[in-house]
Parts: sequence; structure tokens; C-alpha cells
Amino acid sequence: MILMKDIVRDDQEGTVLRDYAAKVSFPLTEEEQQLAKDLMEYLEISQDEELAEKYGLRAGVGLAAPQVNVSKQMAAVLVPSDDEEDDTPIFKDVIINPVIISESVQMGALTEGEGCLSVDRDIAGYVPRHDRITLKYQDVQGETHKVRLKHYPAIVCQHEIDHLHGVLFYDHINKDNPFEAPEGTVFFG
Ligand SMILES: O=C(O)C[C@@H](Cc1ccccc1)[C@H](O)SCc1ccccc1
Ligand code: NI
Repeated sequence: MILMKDIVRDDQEGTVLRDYAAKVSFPLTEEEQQLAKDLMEYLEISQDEELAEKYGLRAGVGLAAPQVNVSKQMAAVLVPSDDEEDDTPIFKDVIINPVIISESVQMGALTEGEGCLSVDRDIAGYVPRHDRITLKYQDVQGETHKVRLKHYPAIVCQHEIDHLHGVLFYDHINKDNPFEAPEGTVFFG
């Protein structure tokens, strides 16, 4: 299983965190299938308070392969339900070779800014992202999916896809005015 010690940090030398990750070919190798399972397992365990404490995991809703120093275009996303009546996750899949094929002009951002499992410090500021996206990706079976996402799931997937391109959330924060956001930005969270 993946532990915090396996997650590379932005202040570490010699990691792939800032590289543009390689596309994944199908069928997946045994190792790639195991990686996909391990990435999703991390999110599941990290979102269980007792287990997260037992294993010392920071909660996560996404985890990309470059964060465990594997430069491949693969990321697990697990956005939990926000409906007390129904615990079906809003979005749960391992997205492979993801491409954003369309995006809203309107931007969205988390009111509290963003964090990252690969960044051990709080960095204040708005991270403007597209509020709505159409995402195309392959799942572990190689099946192609096209999904439309908005608000929080869209933010999470853009955060994870950034990891596959060597981009970190604070790269998007306006250096002169961290709490500046484009006109019409939707804030939530
Ligand atoms: O480092 C990662 O990629 C995982 C991030 C993803 C993320 C951060 C901010 C905004 C969108 C996605 C972690 O999930 S950060 C910790 C976290 C945990 C639960 C809910 C929100 C953020
Ligand atoms: Ni991150």
C-alpha cells in the first residue's frame, strides 16, 4: 500500500514531479494494474478517518502517479458523495491518458484555495480553474470515457491532470495578488 513516505514532495531533488508524464499504452502491464489499484486504495483509506489515522495518511480526493515518482499519465480520483442520503461517490475512477476536450470560459475556484499531498506547506491564494470541463480518458481496461464535470469534481480532475503535466496548484496563484481571480469566477467549498 502507498504511505506518505512514498509520496514525493515539491522540495525534494531528483523526482519526476515537474516532468511531463508519458502516455500509457494498453493493455496495462501487471505493474501498471497494481499501481492503479494502489493509487485508488490510498484515497479510499485516506478518506476513512480511523484508517487514515492508523496509517498516518493525509486525506486525499486525488493522487497522480508522478506523486509516487512514476512518470505515467495515470491518476486516481475519488470525490466522495455530498449527499447524506446517498453515499455514491460523485466521481470515482482511475483516469489514464486524460485530455480535457472542452472547458468553460467561466472559471471556478475553492474559496479556501488548494492543498497538495506533494506540498507540505500551506500556500494561500485562489487557484482559478475552468468551472466546467469535458474530460476524455481511458480506464484500466482501456475503455474510453467522455464525462462532463462541473465545480468541485472539475477542480479535482484539473488538479490531477496538472500533476501529469508537471504543474502544481501554486503555479496558478497570481504572484502579485494571490486573491485575485478572473471576473465571473465561481467560488465554492
Ligand atoms: O495532491 C493531490 O493531488 C491531492 C489533493 C487534490 C486536490 C487538492 C485541492 C483541490 C482539489 C484537489 C488532495 O486531495 S488535497 C487534500 C484534500 C483532501 C480532501 C478534500 C480536499 C483536499
Ligand atoms: Ni496535488
